[in-house]
Amino acid sequence: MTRAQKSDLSVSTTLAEFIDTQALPGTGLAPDAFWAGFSRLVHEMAPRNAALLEKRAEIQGQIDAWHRARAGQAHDGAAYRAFLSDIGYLVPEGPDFEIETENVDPEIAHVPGPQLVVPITNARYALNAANARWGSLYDALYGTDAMGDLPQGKGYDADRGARVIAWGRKHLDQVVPLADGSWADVASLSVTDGVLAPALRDPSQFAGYNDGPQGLAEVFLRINGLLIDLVIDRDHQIGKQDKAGIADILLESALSAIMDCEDSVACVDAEDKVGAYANWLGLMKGDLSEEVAKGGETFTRVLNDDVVFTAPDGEQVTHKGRALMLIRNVGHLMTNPAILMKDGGEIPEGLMDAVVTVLIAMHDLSRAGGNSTKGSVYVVKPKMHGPEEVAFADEIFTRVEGLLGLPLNTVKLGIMDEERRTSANLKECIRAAKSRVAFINTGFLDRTGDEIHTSMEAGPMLPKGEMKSTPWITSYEDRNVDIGLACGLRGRAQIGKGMWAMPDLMQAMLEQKIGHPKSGANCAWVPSPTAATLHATHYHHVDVLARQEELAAAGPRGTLDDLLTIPVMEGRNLSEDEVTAEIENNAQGILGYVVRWVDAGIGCSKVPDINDVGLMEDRATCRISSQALANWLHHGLISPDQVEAAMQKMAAKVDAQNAGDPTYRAMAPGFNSVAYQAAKDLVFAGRVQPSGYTEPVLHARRLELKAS
Ligand SMILES: CC(=O)SCCNC(=O)CCNC(=O)[C@H](O)C(C)(C)COP(=O)(O)OP(=O)(O)OC[C@H]1O[C@@H](n2cnc3c(N)ncnc32)[C@H](O)[C@@H]1OP(=O)(O)O
Ligand SMILES: O=CC(=O)O
Ligand SMILES: [Mg+2]
Repeated sequence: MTRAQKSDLSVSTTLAEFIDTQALPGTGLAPDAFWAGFSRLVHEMAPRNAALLEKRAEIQGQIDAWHRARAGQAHDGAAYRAFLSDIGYLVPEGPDFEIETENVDPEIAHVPGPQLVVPITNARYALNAANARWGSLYDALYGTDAMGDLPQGKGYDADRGARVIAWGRKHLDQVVPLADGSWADVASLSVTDGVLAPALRDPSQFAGYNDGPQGLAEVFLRINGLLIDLVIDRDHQIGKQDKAGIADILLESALSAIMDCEDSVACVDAEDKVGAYANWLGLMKGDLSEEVAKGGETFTRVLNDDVVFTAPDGEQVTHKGRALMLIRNVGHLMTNPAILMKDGGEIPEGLMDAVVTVLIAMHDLSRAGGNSTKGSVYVVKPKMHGPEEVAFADEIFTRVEGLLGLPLNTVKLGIMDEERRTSANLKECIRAAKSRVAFINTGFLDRTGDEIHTSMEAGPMLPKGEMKSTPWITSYEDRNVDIGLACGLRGRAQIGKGMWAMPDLMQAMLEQKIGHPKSGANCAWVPSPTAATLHATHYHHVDVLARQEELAAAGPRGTLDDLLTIPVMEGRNLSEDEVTAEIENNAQGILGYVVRWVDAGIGCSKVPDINDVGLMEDRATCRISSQALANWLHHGLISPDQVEAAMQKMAAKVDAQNAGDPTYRAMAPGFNSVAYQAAKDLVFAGRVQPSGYTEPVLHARRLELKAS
């Protein structure tokens, strides 16, 4: 890799050129001053970053020792909690307060809805995610198992189409009912003097319309702040068979989308980071495009325009055509060789992401319309451990704003509640960023990974599937909402819930994920645009802001003591079959994910589990699986030979699953590929990985493969 000296930073020429020729021009920043300021920021903040990581390790060492010293004794919850306070794992809780975040876009503050996550390195998917603000309900129902079964064969199945239409009409009856009768019986729609016929039970739900060459072309309805667009086209294949000429029902779907630089990508060096940053730049400038080959055709995918319609009062309304985009930076742990510091050490990657992604977002701030109408940049910060680390992130962004000449608190912060020390001290974490916090969020897979790792020495943990019904997780979910509401997030910030990790099981998602808005969450993560459209229907049914009011009035639920219970297997005996299934399932998930990460640089994959259900696997799910196996190995519940045998068996299975990919490198029968070694490292050295993270192993092995 060639490098350029930029102030006291030695920067890969790929990255330096990207910043000098693409990111900086148009921001008004002078390159020399930018690099000098960047260098100062990095050299001042990097040692503090390192100190925070040392503190993590020190605390973990103390917790490990505490459990080891009490091996075989009954757990004493009170003594444990006192110990956690003594070592600074638990910090004292201060007085009540409310957050002071200002200039927050409505998608965050006022309109509950789905939140899509997408690997930023995949331009095709990233464009799709931004455009997933609007999605076809008909397509989502027709093309998935949402109605109970999958479409059969090629070509349009009119019976299935009729079921889709009936589903759509029933939904309209439920969420935007007519004054009289059913949507199923509507024969025509019209707007006269700003009044919709047929009349709605609540006329204020009529948001507007558009006329086309053949008369009324679109009717916009609004429920709980979300728009529904009835597309009328009597020439369309569907519209011409529909009594009312309705060709589709478009739903406002992904209100926000997280462009992910973290756990769904594989970015290990300057080349990868520039790929990610370049896509973010295209999104922020609004000019990202990608050639897409699909169904035998090629087309250029670009960002959608705003949606324009006429309100009942005759005014023109311009409404967003794209999801509000947030950018997930990496956490405080990793470093990256893209930039070397004065002492030759790699830059903390989180500092680089903070500077470069906010620099790039300046292109959005400087143009009319665009992503944020409030002049804000939304950064999602993952994997922080406790208030001190949140305060550090807050300070990083204050420094970044200073460097870039942005008003203080331009950058809004999403605090991911996905490490145990953050859940346990959530109120103080929020206080530490009270003027920029724009979301707190639970349901995280990483959180289970940290649960296992933190209490690694306490004993063998429950199988993965049983974690969902443990007291700590219930408390984690409830406390997060309650603390968020008590800290005044309602109407100012998101209180979010986690990912639906089974992208093909849409009927199950429709049944279950309504639990998220019911729990008071004003957003929840979905893996795909289709899932966003289906999940949007839940926000039609549930008035989240009213639900938040009810929950706030009802007072706090989960306790800190519950949160701190440790999910060890006490009194739970597993059969040999259960143990084998658990090992094989974890091994398959790890191998299926890791082989694509290391060999192909793909950070998020759909990997079939042992029941052939495609699971979304990313670094967080991999952290759980590897920590689960590391924990059972450590406590002798399973043997290294047993794990190795299961991994070999599953490697062959994963090879077979990838047989259709001509670029795929098989792991069996040699079991000596870099990818296979990476999977083994994650399990056999899982216990000693910092916080049980997968990044150090994955990065090292991917760099090894790239170098070869
Ligand atoms: C624990 C955590 O950190 S969760 C956060 C990280 N997870 C994520 O970001 C999940 C992102 N999701 C994904 O990457 C994908 O949905 C996967 C890997 C799970 C499944 O991908 P695939 O098997 O390719 O999906 P599938 O074949 O069903 O659909 C592909 C189509 O859906 C689109 N799509 C799928 N997921 C997304 C997404 N997240 N955003 C935008 N578009 C998407 C693709 O663009 C593609 O459409 P196109 O052909 O028109 O371009
Ligand atoms: O970041 C998301 C998670 O589930 O972990
Ligand atoms: Mg995570």
